[in-house]
Amino acid sequence: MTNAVDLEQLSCHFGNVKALNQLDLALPQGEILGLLGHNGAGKSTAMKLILGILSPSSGQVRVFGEDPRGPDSGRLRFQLGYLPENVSFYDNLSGREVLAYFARLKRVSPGEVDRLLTRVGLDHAARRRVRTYSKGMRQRLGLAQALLGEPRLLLLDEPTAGLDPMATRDVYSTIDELRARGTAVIVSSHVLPGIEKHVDRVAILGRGRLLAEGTIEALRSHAELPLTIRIRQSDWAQRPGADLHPAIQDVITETDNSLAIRVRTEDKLPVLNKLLSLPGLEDVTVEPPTLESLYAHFDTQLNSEEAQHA
Ligand SMILES: Nc1ncnc2c1ncn2[C@@H]1O[C@H](COP(=O)(O)OP(=O)(O)OP(=O)(O)O)[C@@H](O)[C@H]1O
Repeated sequence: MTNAVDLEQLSCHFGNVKALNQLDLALPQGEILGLLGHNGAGKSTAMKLILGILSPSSGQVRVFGEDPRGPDSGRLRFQLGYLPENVSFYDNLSGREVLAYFARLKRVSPGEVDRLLTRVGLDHAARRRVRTYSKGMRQRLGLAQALLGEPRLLLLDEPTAGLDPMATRDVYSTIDELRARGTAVIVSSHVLPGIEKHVDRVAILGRGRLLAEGTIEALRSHAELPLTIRIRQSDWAQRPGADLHPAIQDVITETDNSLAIRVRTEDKLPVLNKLLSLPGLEDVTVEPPTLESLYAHFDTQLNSEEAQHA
């Protein structure tokens, strides 16, 4: 089956700024990809190249096997949905009017407008002017606009930026529904927590370059980052130190009665066994390396590679 997206050696430069630098990336149909990276890493530029809004400086973009700026791009465009980073609408129109307007542009049946407003939880405010909408309501309207016409590929640029936890959860549950329907999705974020359960793979960008790509599990094991065991103990008569077990890499005091201990994943069980015998133990939690620590790891790796080549 043709991939939803194929990027080959894709570069996009704005004057001296290399917004994207020789990016290779493939997205099979029906897969959810998290596009992660710091501000200015090149996430929005990659999306605009996929949409055909920008033209590459070099390299190739294929969307369902076609050039998004080629002669058939008009037809291709109807299969794509896009939620831009800073969504803005005609403030004097109601949410329903805005969506009906986009439905006409996308040649989507007007019947879909009300269905989508309900789906994103905006039916109660459908007749209110967009000017009165909160940030979360605007984002929901943006999502409804992106979902018009049941796109085969959806590009969501920072869809949870500025949203409260409930609204964020709703965005991710929409992504879960899309996955169940076989829609390919690229969702960008620089806010890493929360995204991991909802994506099949992540691609980490840094200064326009692909730092790492794969399942979060694969990236974790490649980076060989330690996991953190947190313990709370009422009785510090035997306060554990690094000498408790040879596999302990680090012990950090967090509060008067809690410690964070770092160990390699494969040393987890022997260290846990040792910890469980401590007197006064009240609680133990085990936390795998976070996406933030992965990001920092691959970014540092790129920095040191660049320093070597400088
Ligand atoms: N039209 C443009 N003209 C000049 N420079 C641009 C343009 N668009 C993007 N850039 C630059 O390209 C780089 C990548 O920007 P891009 O918006 O793709 O990053 P991003 O990862 O989406 O960042 P953010 O998380 O802040 O949205 C940045 O240095 C940005 O300033």
